[in-house]
Amino acid sequence: MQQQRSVLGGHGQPRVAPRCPLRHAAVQRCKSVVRAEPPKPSGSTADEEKGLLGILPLAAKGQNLDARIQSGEFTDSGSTKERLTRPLRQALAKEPVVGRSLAMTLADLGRQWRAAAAKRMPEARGDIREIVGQPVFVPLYKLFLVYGKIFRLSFGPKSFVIISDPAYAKQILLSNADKYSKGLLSEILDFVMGTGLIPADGDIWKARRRAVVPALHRKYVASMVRMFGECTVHGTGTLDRYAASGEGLDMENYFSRLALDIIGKAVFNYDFDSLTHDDPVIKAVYVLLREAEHRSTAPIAYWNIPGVALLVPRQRRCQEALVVVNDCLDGLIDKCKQLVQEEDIQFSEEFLSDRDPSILHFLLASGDNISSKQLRDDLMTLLIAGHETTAAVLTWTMHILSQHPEATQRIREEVDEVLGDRLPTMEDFARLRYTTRVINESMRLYPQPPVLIRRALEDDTFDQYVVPQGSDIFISVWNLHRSPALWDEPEKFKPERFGPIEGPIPNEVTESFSYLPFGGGRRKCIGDQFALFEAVTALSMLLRRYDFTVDTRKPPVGMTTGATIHTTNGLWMTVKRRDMSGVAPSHSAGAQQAAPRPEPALAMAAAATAQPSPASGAAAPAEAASGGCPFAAAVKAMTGAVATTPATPPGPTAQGA
Ligand code: HEM
Repeated sequence: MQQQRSVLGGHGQPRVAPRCPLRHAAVQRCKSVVRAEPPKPSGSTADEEKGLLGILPLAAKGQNLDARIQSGEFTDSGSTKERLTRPLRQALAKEPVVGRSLAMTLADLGRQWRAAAAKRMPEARGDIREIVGQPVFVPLYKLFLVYGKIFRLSFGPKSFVIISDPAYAKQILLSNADKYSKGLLSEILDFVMGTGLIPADGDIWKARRRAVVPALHRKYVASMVRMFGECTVHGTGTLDRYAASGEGLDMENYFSRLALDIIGKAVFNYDFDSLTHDDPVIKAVYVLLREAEHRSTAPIAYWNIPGVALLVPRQRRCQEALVVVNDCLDGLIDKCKQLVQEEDIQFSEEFLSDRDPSILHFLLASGDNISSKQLRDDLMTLLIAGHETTAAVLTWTMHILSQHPEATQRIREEVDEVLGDRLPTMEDFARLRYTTRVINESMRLYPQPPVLIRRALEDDTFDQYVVPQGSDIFISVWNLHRSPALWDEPEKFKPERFGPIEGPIPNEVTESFSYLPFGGGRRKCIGDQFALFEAVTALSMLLRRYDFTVDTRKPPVGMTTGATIHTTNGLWMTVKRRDMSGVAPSHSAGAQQAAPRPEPALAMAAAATAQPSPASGAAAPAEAASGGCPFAAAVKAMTGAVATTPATPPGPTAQGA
């Protein structure tokens, strides 16, 4: 028990480049700026509202952004020269002949100054400490409501262009994608992803995308869907224990572990089994995830200073974690290479092995001739890209649903009808439409990641504004998804906003780049289908079986920034077995079971024992058939640290350090 505890615009709206009505506010004085408060998210808790909208506690300087916005400091003042000379011009105009002609010259100059000022991008200047300590997308949203769709944010010599417009986003991601690189992101992620797909640019990116995308073919995704269901069932053992004890559990931590188990199997056929235990590899993975987030929000790249890796404890831990994870990956790569040599299988387009259906196996079997370092970079990238994002989507969906019992009820009706108690298959997703819409809408309200990062490789023009080569750009997906100009009641949870439920699944194309849950253009997420199916599977199966209620003994939910949006203190919920007495036995229950699957009740009973079930791989021999990491196995053998390790929760709320 002890161990378990610790383990854990609407349609009809203008869609293309509408003029933001609030842009007008930028030329108003402070009164109108005060009115430009961001809308409140419906049903948000008092604390969350404070984090989102209220007076945000600002670091060190004791100033706050709201007060500065209200003072009119960020108000677009047009041409300063024109404003300063206006009284002189007015005085001269009263004088006969000479005075009047000078006034006319000044008026001409004023027109030129105004025209020049109109081409200058609006600029917000400040102290970086004013946005540190709060989710970065929150101040960006406030500034967007004042400045509109494009503005420059400057901190001393550093400056960023903030984009919050669908047409501009499309230009960067799609039409002019050649003119942009990942910039800062590559620098931040280099230590862990190297030249993996997310940070890579240019020829390396092209080659790796060409190699990796085919691995996520239809047959692969279909086989993964079954695994999603099995992992979800495996996790129900933990939920049952919490249901029995009445204790609250942190669902953010739970989803993080579920997603880690899933992505480990999907990418390199490795069973982390993090839902029931911690081990050195799992801990090391979390150290790296937290470090990547730390680097993406730290104001100075201090880790690049020579010697820091040895002196700063967190950097030392990061280096040690890298060794652990790299050794593990090298072991898995070697093992898979051996498998490829042994097997006598003809590689084909939809290559899928029963023994090891992982992406790693596909890449090796395809004869992709790459270095071990590149392969490791690819695997790490997929592990990170596919883990935190899905976990965050599930966490925030659950948070939203805790405030919308009517939506939970509708999901249950759909799941009872379509699935009953069985695991989903690919075909079911076409019928789990409402559940999918709930996830779509949750990704609008809480996009993961909330900001996309690019660097301009050459000058580019957005209407009258030139963004010079070398500019660092943030496309604020949060702003796009919550823009009052693009969405009807953007702060409200309305899964029906995407049109008839029989219609297409909303994406960047159907929503004209107002909606970018998976990015867009050539660097669009390669795991979008995988992730949607994973989220729908987990959500539908868990809601069918359990009642989740907010644990009021814990602090209310707040937001904090990482690569994705985390909660500040977890998403604490109590869980109860759902009362099924009023639910008609589903006609589809038990249908379409191609092969025997783990019976949920049995799987739960198995997992309910304090030790992990052999099926999980954790208590199985060191190198479990499911792909145990040889390095982890060695550590386990040396330390005996398997299920008995007291699990320090390395979950998303443990922010490292
Ligand atoms: C709900 C879950 C997920 C969300 C919200 C998500 C979101 C995104 C977004 C927004 C991007 C574009 C980033 C940019 O343009 O800068 C992206 C890229 C990427 N995603 Fe996902 N993702 C998810 C799941 C996954 C999964 C499961 C995988 C792998 C199995 C994956 C692999 C990738 C990769 C490799 C890229 C980089 C593609 C490239 O640059 O060519 N993602 N993801």
